[in-house]
Amino acid sequence: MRVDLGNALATTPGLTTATLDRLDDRVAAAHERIAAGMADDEFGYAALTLPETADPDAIYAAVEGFDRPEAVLTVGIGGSALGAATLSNALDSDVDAYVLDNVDPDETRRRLADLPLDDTVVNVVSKSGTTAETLANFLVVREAMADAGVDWTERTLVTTGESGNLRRLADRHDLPSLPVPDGVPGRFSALSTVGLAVAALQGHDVEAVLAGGRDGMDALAGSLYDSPAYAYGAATYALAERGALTNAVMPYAESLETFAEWFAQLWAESLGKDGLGQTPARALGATDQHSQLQLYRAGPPDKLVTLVRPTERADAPIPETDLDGLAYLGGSSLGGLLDAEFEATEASLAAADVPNVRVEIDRVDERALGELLFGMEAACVLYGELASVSTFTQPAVEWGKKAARGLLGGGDFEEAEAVAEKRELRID
Ligand SMILES: O=P(O)(O)OC[C@H]1O[C@H](O)[C@H](O)[C@@H](O)[C@@H]1O
Repeated sequence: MRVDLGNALATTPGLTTATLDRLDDRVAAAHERIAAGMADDEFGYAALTLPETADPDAIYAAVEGFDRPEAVLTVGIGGSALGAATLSNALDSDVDAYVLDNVDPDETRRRLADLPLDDTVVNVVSKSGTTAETLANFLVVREAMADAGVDWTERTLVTTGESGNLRRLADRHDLPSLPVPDGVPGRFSALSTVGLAVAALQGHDVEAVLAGGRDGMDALAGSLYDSPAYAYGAATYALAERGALTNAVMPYAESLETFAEWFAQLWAESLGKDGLGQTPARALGATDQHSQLQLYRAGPPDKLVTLVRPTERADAPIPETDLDGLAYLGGSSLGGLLDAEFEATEASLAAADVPNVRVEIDRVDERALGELLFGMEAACVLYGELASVSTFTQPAVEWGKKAARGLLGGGDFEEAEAVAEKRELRID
C-alpha cells in the first residue's frame, strides 16, 4: 500500500510539511503504545497481530467438508459480514457469495428464492452470538432449507465466540465451527476466521491474504514518513482537526466498492466518540464524478477525498471509431480512461483547494487486499491514539441495540423507554 499526501498540503483545510513534522513525534509515541498493545495481546490491539496469529489450516479444515458449493450465504452484520464481503466482491470465484445482513423481509425472501439451497453453504457469523438481525435471519434461512428438504445441519458453518446462543447451537448439532479470536472487535476481524472462511470456501488463497497483512505489519514504523498506514492515519487525523470532518473514500475499481463500505464501519464506529470523528462517505470512481464530486469540489470546505486505485488491472481496449469527436477514445482502453479520470479528479480537487490523498495498491489480489485491510486498520488505530478516543468500543451502537431488544420484549432495558418519549411535529 502506498500513500501520497502531496495534495493534502496547502489546501483548505490543509496540512503543511511543518504540521506533519510536528505530528511525527506523536506518531512515534503512538506507535510505541500500539506495539506494546500488540505484544501484550491487549483488547483491540490484538487485531493487528492477526496476520501472524490467524490459523489458515483451521479455516481450511472447517470448510473442507463442503466441497466447492455453488454459493455461500453469509448471515451476519457489520464486522461479521463486511470483511468477508470486501474480499469476495473484490476477487473472482466460481462460487457465488452473498450476504444477508439486513432484516428487510423483501430482500431476505428474494435472496432465498434465488439461491440453490441444496448447494449453498450458510456461513452464520456473530461474535456475540446474540445479534438480533443475524439470529432472526438465520432462523428464517434454516426454515427455508427445511422446507426445501435440505438438511441445514449439513450445510451450515458457524463462526462465533466461546459462549452464547450460536456456540450452543453449533455444539448441539455438531456443526463445523470456527472461533472468533479473543480481543478482536468485529470491525477489526477481516483478517481472522470471520473474514477468511468465505474466502476459503470460494477457493481463494487465505495464506496470501495473511501474507499481505504481514507486509502491512512489517511496514509499521515509528515515523509517518516510513509507514504508509501511519501516514494515512496521521494525515486524516490532522485534517479532521483542521475541519475536514468528512472523508469521502472513492475507489477507482468496482471490485473495491465494498471496501469503501467496510472502511465506513471501521472509521465511523472506531473514531466517532466524545464529539470527535470524521464521517466516512462512500463513493465510487468514475461513477460518482458525475454526482457527488460536485459537492466534494464546490461544497463546504469540510472534506477530504481519499482516492484508491490498483496500479495494474486487466484491461479492455476501446475499439477505434471515426465518429466525430470520439476518435480520441479509439485505440485507448477502459483502464486507461479510468486512470485518466482518477488523475483528472485528483487534479480538479487540488485546483479547488480540496485536500485529497492517493492510496495505491499494486493490483486487486489476495495479498494486496490483505495489506490494504491491515493498513487501514492500523491507520484507524493510530488516528484513535492521536485523538485519544477509545477506538475499540462502540457504546452508541450498543445503546440502540438495547433499545431495540427492549422494544421486542428481549429484556428490561431502560434505553427502550426513550422510544416512548419521541417528540412529534406531524404534518400529514
Ligand atoms: O458479531 P456480532 O456480535 O453479531 O456483532 C455484529 C455487529 O454488531 C454490533 O452492532 C457492533 O457494533 C458491530 O461492530 C458488530 O460488528
